[in-house]
Amino acid sequence: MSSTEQLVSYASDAAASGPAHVEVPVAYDAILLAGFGGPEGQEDVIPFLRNVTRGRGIPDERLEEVAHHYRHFGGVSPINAQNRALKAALEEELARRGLRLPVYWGNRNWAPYLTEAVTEAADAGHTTLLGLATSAYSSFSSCRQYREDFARALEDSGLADTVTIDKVRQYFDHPGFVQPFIDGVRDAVSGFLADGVPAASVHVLFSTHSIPTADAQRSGPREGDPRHRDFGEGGAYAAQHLAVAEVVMAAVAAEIPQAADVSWELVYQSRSGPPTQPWLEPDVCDVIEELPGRGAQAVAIVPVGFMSDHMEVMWDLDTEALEAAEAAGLRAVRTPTPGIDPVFVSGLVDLVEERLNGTPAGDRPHKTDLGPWFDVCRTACCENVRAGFKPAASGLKP
Ligand SMILES: CC1=C(CCC(=O)O)c2cc3nc(cc4[nH]c(cc5[nH]c(cc1n2)c(C)c5CCC(=O)O)c(CCC(=O)O)c4C)C(CCC(=O)O)=C3C
Ligand SMILES: [Fe+2]
Repeated sequence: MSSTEQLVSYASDAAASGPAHVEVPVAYDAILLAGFGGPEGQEDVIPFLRNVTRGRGIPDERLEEVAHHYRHFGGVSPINAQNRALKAALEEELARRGLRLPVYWGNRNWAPYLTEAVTEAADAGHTTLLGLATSAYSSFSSCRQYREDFARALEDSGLADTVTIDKVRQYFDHPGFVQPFIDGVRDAVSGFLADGVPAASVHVLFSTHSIPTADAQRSGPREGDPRHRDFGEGGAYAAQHLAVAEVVMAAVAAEIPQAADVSWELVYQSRSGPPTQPWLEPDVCDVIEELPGRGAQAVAIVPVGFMSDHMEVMWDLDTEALEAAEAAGLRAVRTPTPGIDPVFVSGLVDLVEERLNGTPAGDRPHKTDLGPWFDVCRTACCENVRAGFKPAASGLKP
């Protein structure tokens, strides 16, 4: 099939069905930990940014601005070190459970690349890989782009006919992912209350990466797919974040009764793209500026869209948002990301085990009624509105 034909059939086969959850055991022989990647020195910064934005129409001004964030920290993003630590923690937890699956780590945008990781796995004799992306929600950038890069890595390494890559379900509402956020919000709120701030003057901002509004509306199963739902204006992407935030706030109120009076909202950060293109709003810093006028004295900033304290957290939240809070005269705390919290690591290994065992969907842990999300992405799931469909692994084939 030519690639044009393939694209046409990806795009047109909207109503395809097939199992959403794989409820039979599969003998995966290795795990593919898929990261975003980040620069590890000043000379890496520009080539890394070119990789990330390849063909995405990000203005040069924005690239220079983002380069400055990296330059400020010596050109080093902490993200690779964090993924090395996550790999080690996963290996330890797998060994503890007696699961003999090696973990190969590769990135989408910087070395070690996914192509190297799949080549290494194949050279060691592994052919049935289970992907674990460091990204919990549904959208082109947070799901499908990883799957397209899996397909590209197999193609580029000449392994497309011998190696398969499946991917664990999006785990935004898995208890192992949600619990570290509950712990962080509980600690922040109880700290503010202990300092004498009234609960009604505490505000919680759940922050995630902004994406183009058009991509958000196409996140999750596309319209026409039997599993599509009306997810609201921000699509499945925003709906998943809102549902997680509700779970977090309810869990905190169950532990600290006054927390029922704490207000909260979902905000966005790290917008790029031309100003003419609509992206999800409001921006975290714009909301922080408004908070004193709404009677807030303290703000907890929760990086609910992220896995670890990488640049989007270190710069956009710990630098810019905390400065905005200080300028607004607010007490402010940025709560932790899951990182290598043992509860999170254990949850990731639970996600691996449910695929090894073929656990029935009804027995899979999920904290929101959107889940448990699909193992097998639907045809044309998480469309990239600008660039259309490229072949992607871990989904329904046309
Ligand atoms: C949804 C989402 C996540 C969360 C899911 C996930 O984690 O995957 C995420 C994570 C990250 N984004 C990161 C870095 C960047 N993202 C960029 C650009 C973009 N991100 C987007 C979305 C997301 N991004 C989008 C729609 C763009 C526009 C261009 C495009 O569509 O590709 C750019 C280009 C410059 C700029 O415009 O900012 C950079 C440098 C880093 C690494 C940080 C480090 O190095 O420590 C991480 C973890
Ligand atoms: Fe990004």
